[in-house]
Amino acid sequence: MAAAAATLARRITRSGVLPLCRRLPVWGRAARRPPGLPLAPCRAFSNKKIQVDMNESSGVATMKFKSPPVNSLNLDFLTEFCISLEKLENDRACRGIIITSAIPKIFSSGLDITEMCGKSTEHYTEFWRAVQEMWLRLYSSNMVTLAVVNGSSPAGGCLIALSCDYRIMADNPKYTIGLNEAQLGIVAPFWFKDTFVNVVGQRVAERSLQLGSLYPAPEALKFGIVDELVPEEKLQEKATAVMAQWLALPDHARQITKSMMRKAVLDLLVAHREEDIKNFTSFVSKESIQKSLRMYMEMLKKKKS
Ligand SMILES: CCCC/C=C/CC(=O)SCCNC(=O)CCNC(=O)[C@H](O)C(C)(C)COP(=O)(O)OP(=O)(O)OC[C@H]1O[C@@H](n2cnc3c(N)ncnc32)[C@H](O)[C@@H]1OP(=O)(O)O
Repeated sequence: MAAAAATLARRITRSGVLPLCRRLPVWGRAARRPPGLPLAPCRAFSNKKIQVDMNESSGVATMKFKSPPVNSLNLDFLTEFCISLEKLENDRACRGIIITSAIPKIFSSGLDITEMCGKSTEHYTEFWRAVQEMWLRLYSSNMVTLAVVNGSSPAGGCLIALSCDYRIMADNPKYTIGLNEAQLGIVAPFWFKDTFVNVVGQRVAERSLQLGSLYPAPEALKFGIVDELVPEEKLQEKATAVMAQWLALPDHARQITKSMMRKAVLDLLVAHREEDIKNFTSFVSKESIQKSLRMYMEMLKKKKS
């Protein structure tokens, strides 16, 4: 059974379903601790913007965004995120990741708008390739991915949550989540839209995208953007329980099912990556779009005073 699964996974990988995952799914590949031995220590690696703690006995890594003030996704953040994901993906002891924030009240403010303002075409190209790479890695991950949304999560922040297998959000109506690109005068790319549709369905996605809706946590639950609301102080406990439930299944069955569900959407971006970069750079370089983004940034600053 395990051999058949591995063969199937190899075929899937060759046909490009999981273009970025190098590991083959195998039955229960978590490091098993022989009974009687002391608990394996936690390994940790931390760069500037993301703290990663790997619990070797459970096979679960926790990734905490720690890029003040609002965890915006700039080029350095995205690069670090991709490297961390790759390290964990290649670590046979790691079966699941919990993605959360160390910044109070903010999960992530989405793409760093300053990366899309007044820069060169080369910069936009490099930035957009990093955004694509982050999504391709996360959406195609073999690991169980759990978003613990412990603060507001607009646009690119919402995309990270939507790309996970399950979303738990803090039960606080002050925290909002959604793909609000239209409010900035920009358009969510097709793969943001497809990820959203795969979570909430066509109707909710269409209305939310056109209106650029940001939903307070209770509404986000109602529309299926998140799977559960949990009091903030219970998030950790709940995340551990949800992860244990997902990890109770044989890895290969879950992984093959996941790639089957996500294949079409992933393949589309892989096939049109360069075109998508060109679309982004020409769109974002337009003076009208630059003006919208500048106005939005000014509005954010004014809101404070
Ligand atoms: C063109 C093709 C499609 C491209 C796709 C784009 C997807 C995206 O992700 S676009 C980004 C969308 N993001 C947003 O709309 C979020 C904007 N930010 C907020 O709503 C709020 O900042 C917040 C709810 C996240 C937090 O509010 P809070 O009151 O705690 O903090 P602020 O005072 O507003 O912000 C602090 C500081 O951070 C700057 N900032 C906030 N968000 C961003 C951002 N996404 N990029 C760059 N900078 C951001 C904000 O201006 C403040 O800066 P100063 O302290 O210098 O004033």
